[in-house]
Amino acid sequence: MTEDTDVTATTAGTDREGAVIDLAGVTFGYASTPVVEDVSLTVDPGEYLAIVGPNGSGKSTLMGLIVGLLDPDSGTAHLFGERADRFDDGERIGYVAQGASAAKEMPITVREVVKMGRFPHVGIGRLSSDDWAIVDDALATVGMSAFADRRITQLSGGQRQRAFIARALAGEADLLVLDEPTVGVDAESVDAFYDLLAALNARGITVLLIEHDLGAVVEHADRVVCLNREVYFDGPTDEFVDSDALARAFGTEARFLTAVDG
Ligand SMILES: Nc1ncnc2c1ncn2[C@@H]1O[C@H](COP(=O)(O)OP(=O)(O)OP(=O)(O)O)[C@@H](O)[C@H]1O
Repeated sequence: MTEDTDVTATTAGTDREGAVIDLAGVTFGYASTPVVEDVSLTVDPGEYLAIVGPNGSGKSTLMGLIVGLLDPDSGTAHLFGERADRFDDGERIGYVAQGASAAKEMPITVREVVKMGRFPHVGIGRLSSDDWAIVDDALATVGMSAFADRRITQLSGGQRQRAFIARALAGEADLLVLDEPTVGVDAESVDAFYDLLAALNARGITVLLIEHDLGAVVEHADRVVCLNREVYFDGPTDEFVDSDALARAFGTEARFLTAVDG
């Protein structure tokens, strides 16, 4: 293998046992046709990685494979060194689904949602004062203390995302997995949201993001995986901007609007 030309060069030579995520040759299809094909991906602790690709390119499916909600047809998926589908250390992962829409049905307060983050540690209903301190600290970290007693159904999209991130923080997650977290969130809140993710990443939390806004990816993520069924690019964000992967994966009309040199 020639490391200079290998698109996975950023991950080559890593100790897979220490990896947060390790996919090797993963292929998956809902019917006979694969929607994710031969994807290999290793993510190390503390990385800030974005997965980009056109609509229907398999991004959410790949997330499902990463967090063990889906099983590969072939290849292997590991989380923190364990098979993803058998992974039972759920509190290590904070998964924020697209639009966090599940929250819309929940008639409970923000603090109660965040409290759930402690359940894997302490069991239902048995929070100590130390656990409550962790809950309140998580709320403060995401700037949601003032909304603690508000019903989750009465929040804006951006506030709801913050509440779900606070739940992951209360669970002391090592990995945050976010599927298009800023869909339906206003521009100002989007900036604040990315500031929050950067602060959490600076604390050592691994961030894995599916993001349709390529400008946001270029500005915030350190590493990009460009997917269209297969991996078209995997490497540092600045190399992605200079590569032709975007055009190849999205079609020739695709280009960066926010990263064009003036
Ligand atoms: N549950 C399902 N059953 C059958 N086909 C599915 C299912 N979920 C997704 N697909 C198909 O798999 C392909 C990949 O879908 P996926 O949602 O992973 O793409 P995506 O890149 O996340 O798309 P988007 O950017 O539009 O959210 C699409 O062709 C989609 O129609």
